[in-house]
Amino acid sequence: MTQINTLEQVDFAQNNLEKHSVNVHKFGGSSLATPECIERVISIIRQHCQLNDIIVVSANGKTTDLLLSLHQLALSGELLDTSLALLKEQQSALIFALLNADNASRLAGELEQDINQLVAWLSDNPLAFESDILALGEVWSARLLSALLNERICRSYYLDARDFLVINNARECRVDNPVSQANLANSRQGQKLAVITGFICKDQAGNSCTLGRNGSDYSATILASLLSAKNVTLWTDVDGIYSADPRVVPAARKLHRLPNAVARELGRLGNPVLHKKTLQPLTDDFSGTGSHLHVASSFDTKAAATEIGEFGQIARQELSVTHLNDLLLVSCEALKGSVAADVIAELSPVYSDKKQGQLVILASQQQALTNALAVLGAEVIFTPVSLIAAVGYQVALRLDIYGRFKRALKNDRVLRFVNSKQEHSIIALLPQETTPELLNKVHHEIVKDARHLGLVVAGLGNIGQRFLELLPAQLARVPALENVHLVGLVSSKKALIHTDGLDVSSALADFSEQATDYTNQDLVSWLKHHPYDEMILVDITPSEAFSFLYDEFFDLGIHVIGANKWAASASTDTYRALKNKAGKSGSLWLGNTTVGAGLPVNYALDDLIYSGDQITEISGVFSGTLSWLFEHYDAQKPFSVLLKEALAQGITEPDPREDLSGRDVQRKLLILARAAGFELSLEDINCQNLVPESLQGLSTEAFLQQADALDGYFEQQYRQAKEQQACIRYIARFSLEQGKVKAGVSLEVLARDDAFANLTPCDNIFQIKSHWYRDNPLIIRGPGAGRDVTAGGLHSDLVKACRQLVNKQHQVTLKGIN
Ligand SMILES: NC(=O)C1=CN([C@@H]2O[C@H](COP(=O)(O)OP(=O)(O)OC[C@H]3O[C@@H](n4cnc5c(N)ncnc54)[C@H](OP(=O)(O)O)[C@@H]3O)[C@@H](O)[C@H]2O)C=CC1
Ligand SMILES: N[C@@H](CC=O)C(=O)O
Repeated sequence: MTQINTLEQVDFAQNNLEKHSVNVHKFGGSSLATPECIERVISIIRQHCQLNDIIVVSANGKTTDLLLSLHQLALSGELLDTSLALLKEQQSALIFALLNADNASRLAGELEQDINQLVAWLSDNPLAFESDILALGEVWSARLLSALLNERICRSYYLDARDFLVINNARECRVDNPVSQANLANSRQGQKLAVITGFICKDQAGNSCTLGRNGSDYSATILASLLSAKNVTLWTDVDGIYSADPRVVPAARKLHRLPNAVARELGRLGNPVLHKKTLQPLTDDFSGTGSHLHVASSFDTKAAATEIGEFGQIARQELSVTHLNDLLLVSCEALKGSVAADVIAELSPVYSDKKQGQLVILASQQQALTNALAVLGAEVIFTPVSLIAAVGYQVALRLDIYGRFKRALKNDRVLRFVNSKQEHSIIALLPQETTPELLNKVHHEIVKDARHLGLVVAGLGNIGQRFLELLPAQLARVPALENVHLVGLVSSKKALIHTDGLDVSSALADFSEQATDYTNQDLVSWLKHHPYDEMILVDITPSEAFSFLYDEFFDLGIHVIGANKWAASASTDTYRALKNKAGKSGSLWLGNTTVGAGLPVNYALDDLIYSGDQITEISGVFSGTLSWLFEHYDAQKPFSVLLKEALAQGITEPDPREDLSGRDVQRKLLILARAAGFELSLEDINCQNLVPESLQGLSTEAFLQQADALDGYFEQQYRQAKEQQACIRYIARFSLEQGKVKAGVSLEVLARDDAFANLTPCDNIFQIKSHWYRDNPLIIRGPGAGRDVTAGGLHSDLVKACRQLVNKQHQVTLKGIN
């Protein structure tokens, strides 16, 4: 592993990005605006960077705006003193707030010299030195951050991009890749972290140039392309790309992964975070870097970022809506000819139609176009227009989306509908401004049901396999599961996880061929960065160890559907802590199948409690296995033979002693008592263990081999009961009497006509008494174990969860969009 040469220990345990490859991190102006912001940046670098990474910075806060206004003042011959003083004061404040005394005084000296130089440029020839003047902001920002890294984290140097980055001219900003790459290789210093100025570069004659609006993002992707970086992260003040501008559309949802082509289209059509040029270096046909771009928040590093790159089918389903006002529809006969090609190359219009001699351009490009067409003496008509667009992978080929887009606009005046050449957008040109109301309406129509839910299934045994066998048909027929994607399968030692989704029809076969060894930490760390709106984990393991992971799952906001009874019957403290954590992080925790398999007993109790009823008694037969055994047992066939038949039918626990010991029933009674609002633990429930001591410490295999040791005891119990015209059943009883809880599970002798004695083998019966069901109890009865009913019950929980999650709205927190 690459060793980072640290002055202070970097905490790699928290380091999220892939090691061994270069990563580029770009911090925008608002992320570097104040000492507190810069401290945050330092901690991001500590967690996410390695020595060979590249850090690209914008100017601190609004420094570039201030430099620009100084330049304007100088051009118009106005007084500069106040603005100069403010500029110096802001920079000095950052230097003295962050650096130690020696470094602060060194940087303050350098700042003084720069200000003197700035004054000279402003008074001599501000027009000629515009780019040099604007470049100062990035130089100061890089110099300060590098000095701070030297003090706090590791050896670092700052690099002025004008020392290596060469473009053809300031208008086109096309990078001279071979020259820039060679220059960069010469400028880099080994074993130090580089902080590089964004936004600036030089032309072939060596003059300073700037890369235009949001040029630092472009600098970052240029560097990624020059260095074939694995990832570029734009650390900014928003936590990703949304399906519409969330300041205007509150229902906008974060897009977790975006194909390059779609992201480029978004940048072209007005997305406030992605800019037209940003993706160009990574997506040009010849670039071949395969770098992925991440848009992450420097204010909330825990929020999942948006990742842009090449992905499979699921990411291609993302849809968004974007708009641009202040456009002009240009009509000119001259644009029908070869002139159009030149103009298109120069202005990259939003839309062009050579046949009709029409273009759509930004209003700010009007002068440039007028100049270009003036030489031809042709008449030009400019009509103000706006556009609204649905953007998504090959969306123009999707007739359903086209229909919805048109429907949303049916009451608005539309000049025409057009597709982008690559078919990744459908654009409506409007003769009026796009209003927030319209944007919300179109967004609702296009994006309303597009939340993507990931599904991981842990436990692929008896019940897990049946759950998966039912899954394809469920996904096909249940509307609430429309956007559910199976992304992971996990057994005790192996896992198969595909972020782009597994084929549900061959998932089990694929698992046996492709699954690889994993650790719980691998699973948690994948879940930490999953790209779905919501992630649901279905726990169909019998494992206590696996249930210990719930704590981390809930920390991550993962939803859990459990057939596994361990967590729900854990100690009172653990159970309460898990419930609290799930509640705080908004994680759903459903476990209807932990008691009565698919029978709706947990739901019924929940409903009574939420409706204000009070439960006083719960009793019945809670074990499918014990029900099946005692309903069948007539002392003809040995008890141990019947037990093995129950095991083969998939109704027992993986180790049938869980059933025979009464522990499984004890857990179920505890789960129901908790659902009924009582706080108790397993120790509060008396439990009669039916497994003789001699069989208790054995392995499951050894137990099954020696199971005939059970036979004598059960034959005796059966015959004694029969002599009294009675029968034996394993019964759970919970009651609240004068404020005192009584709870126990044991073998009871029941009259033959007792309600608990006449069940279909394997049936459970739950008798619930409450204030509302006092004299005539509520009875729930039916199969309480088995593959189909348990897998069915898990599917019912899944649908319930999805119905809640599909409409869940995330609170969008934005610091503002720069
Ligand atoms: N049978 C029934 O009618 C009902 C069962 N349940 C519950 O369903 C659960 C599953 O039962 P069943 O299918 O019979 O059990 P099985 O023993 O048939 O299958 C268990 C599965 O869980 C996996 N597993 C075990 N430990 C771990 C672990 N630590 N991490 C990840 N995976 C693990 C196993 O992997 P590997 O193959 O590698 O060992 C196996 O795939 C149990 O909790 C049970 O109580 C609930 C209601 C009814
Ligand atoms: N082994 C259990 C299965 C369901 O929880 C039972 O028999 O009830």
